Amino acid sequence: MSTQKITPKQRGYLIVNSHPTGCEATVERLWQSIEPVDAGGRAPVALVLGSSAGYGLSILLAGLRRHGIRGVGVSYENAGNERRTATAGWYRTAATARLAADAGADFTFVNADAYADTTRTEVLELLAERYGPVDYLIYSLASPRRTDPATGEVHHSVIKPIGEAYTSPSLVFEDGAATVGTVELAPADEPERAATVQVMGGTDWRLWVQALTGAGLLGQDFTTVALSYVGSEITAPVYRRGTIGAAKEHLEATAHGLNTEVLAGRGRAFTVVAGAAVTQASTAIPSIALYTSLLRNSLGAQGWRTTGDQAVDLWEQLTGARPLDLDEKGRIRLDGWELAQSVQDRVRKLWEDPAAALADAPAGPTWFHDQFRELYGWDVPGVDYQVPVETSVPWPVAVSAAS
Ligand SMILES: NC(=O)c1ccc[n+]([C@@H]2O[C@H](COP(=O)([O-])OP(=O)(O)OC[C@H]3O[C@@H](n4cnc5c(N)ncnc54)[C@H](O)[C@@H]3O)[C@@H](O)[C@H]2O)c1
Repeated sequence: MSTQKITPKQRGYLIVNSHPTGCEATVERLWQSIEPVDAGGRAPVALVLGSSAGYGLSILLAGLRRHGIRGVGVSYENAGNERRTATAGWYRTAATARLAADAGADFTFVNADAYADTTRTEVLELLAERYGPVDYLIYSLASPRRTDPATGEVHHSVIKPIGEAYTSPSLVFEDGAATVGTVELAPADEPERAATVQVMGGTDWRLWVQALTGAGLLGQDFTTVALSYVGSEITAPVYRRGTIGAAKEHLEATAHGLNTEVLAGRGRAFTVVAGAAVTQASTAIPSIALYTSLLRNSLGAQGWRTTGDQAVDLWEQLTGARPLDLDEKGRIRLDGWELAQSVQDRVRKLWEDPAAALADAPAGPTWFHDQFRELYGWDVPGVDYQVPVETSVPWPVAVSAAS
């Protein structure tokens, strides 16, 4: 146990420590931003993979607040020790569990490697014993590596272009000030492309759906979604036409395979194309920070759709409250606000001279930097960082009427 005053330890796009109260405050704010509705009726069972951050966390919170879901959230976080704080996702999960319990929801949080067969077994047993068949499986994992459960091989994803090298302006922060630098990426070789598909493609999603099917744990109207991204032509060389894009193609093809081969009429599988968001996963992608800052400048706070807004939108579509917004490839689209022609035209204009764009309007990069720091619980409005804080926080145990 250690109660202490802590200060951020940041190196570029990496912050190695997290603030428990700050992380809690970000979850609380996200929760408050989601307008509650009285769901009524039976509480659907949801399994959320990647529940401690980004889209997975937002979808979980929106499901709790608006649709009375119960079920299981899985993430892979670190408790910390005498010298290190826990990871931000650990603290966010503790905060999420409190909100779920206060809302009367029976939710269990599992901290384990979602790619491991042992985790699948543990989660399936938990579902069978406590919750029953799953109505919604949300697949929102983002990881730099995956251990193949069949072979034990560790695959490492890379963020690289395919075919030719890519040089792009990028956003550099030095002592909090934003400048424009350059990022040069050599093209991926075939093993790197294949490894990225192994990590971020649909192989593991399929294993989860097969496991639920095999265990007889598909709800009557079973629906599964996996998060995808298309993004702008501006970032396409490093994203959609790069290694990560190859993985997303695989994920999208997996949806088709799940529908035709695994579910075969016993449920629905979709990929969901969400818009740009500042998350731990996205800040690792070169040039995305600059693009997102300019996108923010183009849209302003009013036009920006948060992960919470999009999560609400997704649930409306999944529950049939409004029709599915499917594209020609059968993907659910939540990213119309980002890819609207007028928005992209404005970003492209700014991208022609990004240094001038930042000088003219520093609000975008400042916003990006704040969002980035908040991912780790830093600089969150209303949090007093002078107050010593307990950094050792227990992982939540399920507390509900069912326990
Ligand atoms: N961030 C964006 O701009 C954006 C846009 C559209 C789509 N997406 C997609 O959304 C999905 C989620 O991305 P994000 O940006 O929300 O990521 P994130 O980094 O915010 O969250 C990733 C989550 O995965 C969990 N996780 C990672 N490895 C794990 C493992 N081995 N076992 C269990 N849990 C593990 C983490 O604990 C965390 O909960 C990805 O498919 C991503 O491509 C992201």
